[in-house]
Amino acid sequence: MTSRDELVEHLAAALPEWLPTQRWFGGKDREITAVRPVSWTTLLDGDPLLIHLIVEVEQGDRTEPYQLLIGSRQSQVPDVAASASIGLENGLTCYEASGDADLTACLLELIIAGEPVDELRFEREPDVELTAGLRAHPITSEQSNTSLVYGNQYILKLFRKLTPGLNKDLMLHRALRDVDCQHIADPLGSISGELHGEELTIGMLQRFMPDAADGWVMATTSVRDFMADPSGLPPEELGGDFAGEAYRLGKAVATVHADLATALGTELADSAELERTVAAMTERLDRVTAELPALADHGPGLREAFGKVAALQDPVSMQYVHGDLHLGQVLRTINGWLLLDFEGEPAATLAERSALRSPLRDVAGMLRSFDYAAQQLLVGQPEDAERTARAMQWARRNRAAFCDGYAHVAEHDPRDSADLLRALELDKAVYEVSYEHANRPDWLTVPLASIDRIMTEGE
Ligand SMILES: Nc1ncnc2c1ncn2[C@@H]1O[C@H](COP(=O)(O)OP(=O)(O)O)[C@@H](O)[C@H]1O
Ligand SMILES: O=P(O)(O)O[C@H]1O[C@H](CO)[C@@H](O[C@H]2O[C@H](CO)[C@@H](O)[C@H](O)[C@H]2O)[C@H](O)[C@H]1O
Repeated sequence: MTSRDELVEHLAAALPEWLPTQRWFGGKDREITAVRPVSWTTLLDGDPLLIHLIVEVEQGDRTEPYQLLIGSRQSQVPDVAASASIGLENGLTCYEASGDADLTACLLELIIAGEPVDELRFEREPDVELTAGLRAHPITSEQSNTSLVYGNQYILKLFRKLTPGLNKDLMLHRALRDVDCQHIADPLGSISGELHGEELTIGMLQRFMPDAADGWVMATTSVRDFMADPSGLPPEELGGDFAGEAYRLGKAVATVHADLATALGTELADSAELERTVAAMTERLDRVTAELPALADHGPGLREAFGKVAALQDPVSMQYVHGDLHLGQVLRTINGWLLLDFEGEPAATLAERSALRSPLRDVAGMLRSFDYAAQQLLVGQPEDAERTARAMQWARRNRAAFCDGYAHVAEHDPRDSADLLRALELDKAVYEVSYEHANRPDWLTVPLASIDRIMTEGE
């Protein structure tokens, strides 16, 4: 029988080829130079075997930790083991086990029991009662982590790329729960551990909303209906119009910002802070341009747009924000919109994610997302000016409706802060260029086309 150490050794050799095949792997922009297992915990022993594994992925001068659930079986190998196979070790199937319900059931049981396993801590939030004995299936939506749904009641997000230190997603969910925010799914439990002596959040359990619709799916369905309509009627006269939802979503985002301000306070940005914001935007631009020279042509224009932030005259309020808000991070439930995933940008450092920001950063993220929703149908298609114009018509309408809804609650219209909003949108688009390059190279044209359009046409 293969020992656990042999299995771990096998994984270190097999993972450099396997990791880039996974949607959640955020390092597709560079070759993997080594994969080092740094922590492994046996969650189920025998046949089947379940190991929680943390590996450090080295890519030249960049090293990042990722977590994996490794299953291994001698008998009764399920179908999922074939599709998630990471090779064979001494005739034993070795596979990524998040799709194996027999194995993942133990994660919920451990949270309910609240007992540690070696270095891993499984905990319930205070006063939370959970139903035992539920089996899980992974969700299949477009995401950077892996989420398991237990019996349509709970969802456990396993953070793939791990960030040592306080987990912003968990921290902000707890803060919002404490002020009774109506636009989040309540946090119910967590899994945490340690890496090189630092606290590490590995998973977060939340209430699952079984009847909820994903904002990205709703918006892209609306775009598709609009683009496919042969009548050429304006969006408000078509059945699948999204503008009412975009308006309500704007209200929900403004309410969450107000709740975060109540829970954790606000600060006014001084001139040094505004200078730092410009410096951070410019550094990001330089970093991304070094990887993707296609951005270089717009360098001077982008720098000028970022520079305007340092000269802002009106006070800029700063607070905790979502940090990576887009249509895939919002759910429409029967009671309204929920915001998910307060982790911030997956590639950002902990310090960047935890910093106070202008709430307009989230507004800018959502405005970018309306643009994405409109443009994703054009990816890989031959140039067609009419189709592009129609897509932009949809985006403009929904961006405006979102801002109207936001302004209704915030009593401040984001469009009145035009220089800041434009800089934040462009900064987000630069981030997206690097995100797509590392994660979904086929989509790179979307943010590149947006930057082109904003810089040349001003919108
Ligand atoms: N509480 C929930 N109820 C229902 N679906 C959810 C819930 N939380 C997340 N989801 C679904 O999971 C997807 C990914 O969740 P998210 O937290 O954004 O993960 P990631 O960080 O990997 O992007 C969402 O787009 C949504 O479809
Ligand atoms: O959801 P995550 O926190 O993992 O965010 C990352 O992945 C997103 C894609 O899944 C990415 O969002 C970009 O693509 C979206 C469409 O898939 C689009 O709606 C967003 O506007 C666009 O930024 C996000 O940037 C990235 O951090």
